[in-house]
Amino acid sequence: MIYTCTITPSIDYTVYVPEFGSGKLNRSEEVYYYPGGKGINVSRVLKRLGISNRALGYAGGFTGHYIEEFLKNEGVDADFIHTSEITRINVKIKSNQETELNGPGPALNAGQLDALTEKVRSMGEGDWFVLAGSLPGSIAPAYFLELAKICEANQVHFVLDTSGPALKSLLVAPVFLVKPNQQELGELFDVKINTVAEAFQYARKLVERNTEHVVVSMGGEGALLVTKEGAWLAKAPQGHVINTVGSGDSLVSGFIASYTMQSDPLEAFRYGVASGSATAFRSDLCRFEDVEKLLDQVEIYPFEEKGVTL
Ligand SMILES: Nc1ncnc2c1ncn2[C@@H]1O[C@H](COP(=O)(O)OP(=O)(O)O)[C@@H](O)[C@H]1O
Ligand SMILES: O=P(O)(O)OC[C@H]1O[C@](O)(COP(=O)(O)O)[C@@H](O)[C@@H]1O
Repeated sequence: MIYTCTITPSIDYTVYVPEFGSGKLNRSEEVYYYPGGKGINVSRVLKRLGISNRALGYAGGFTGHYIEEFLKNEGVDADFIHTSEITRINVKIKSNQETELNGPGPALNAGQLDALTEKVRSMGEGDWFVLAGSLPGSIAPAYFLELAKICEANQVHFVLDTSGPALKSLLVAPVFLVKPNQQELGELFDVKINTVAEAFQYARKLVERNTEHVVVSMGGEGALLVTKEGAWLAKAPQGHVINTVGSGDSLVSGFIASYTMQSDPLEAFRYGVASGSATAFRSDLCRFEDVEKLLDQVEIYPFEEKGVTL
């Protein structure tokens, strides 16, 4: 079973405005209320790709209730631990540029954290635990490291798509897949990454530590896969970009979906990039047909260190 875990879910209040002006009254004729948070997006896309999975995490208040109902209606299996705090609403403004405003995650007590630990303990060999989204600073990184160790002991594939100090401290554990974007990879090493060659150098450091597959996503430029066996670049398909929120999460879903079927990292990479782009070309997340249509357009070639500018 694949378990996703979103410590900090959200409703993504997505607003389309032809010309957004900051410091002004902007009126929108087109708004959406999508359930969000990285693990939830991974679960929704996996479901669309025909892969059964369960969404774990925390949800509370009327927003938490909305997310649970939405997932139920989509047939996504969810098993959230309830909080008294209201789950955040993240604002996504779609205009000539994309502007995002993400709220903080919940403050969790020891009982709520223990409840998640128990769920992770119940996972067994061959299961997947996808820890995705921001991890609140109020929770000690040691807590997440303990979850990673439980996964290691029980031979559960551990997938990480998070950022900040917790990501830094978690990358000492064995990780099956990590998917930083270019900026998140730079933050891990306190540097700014400007070239694919630099992305490759830092991704390789993660592989040397203990990560099997590092995928550095680079928006419309595509992505870089680095493993012990080598490095590959994927060019993203071209298309009309509507909403890139959830593209990174879709890349993770596509990678996992394909890997569970074929155990082939390059095919998983191709499927992941197609899924990421398919989401960028939609208002909501990608669908199976969208991904299949784009697959042939994902060009993959071995990466050679030539200092290509991003
Ligand atoms: N403008 C775009 N055009 C085509 N594909 C895109 C675009 N933006 C994102 N993608 C696809 O989605 C993937 C993840 O996007 P990215 O923005 O890097 O992730 P994140 O959302 O985590 O920052 C990319 O590797 C690419 O395949
Ligand atoms: O937990 P964070 O880092 O605040 O991110 C949450 C946001 O990320 C998303 O999951 C989208 O992530 P990506 O664009 O990286 O795929 C949104 O649904 C959500 O609002």
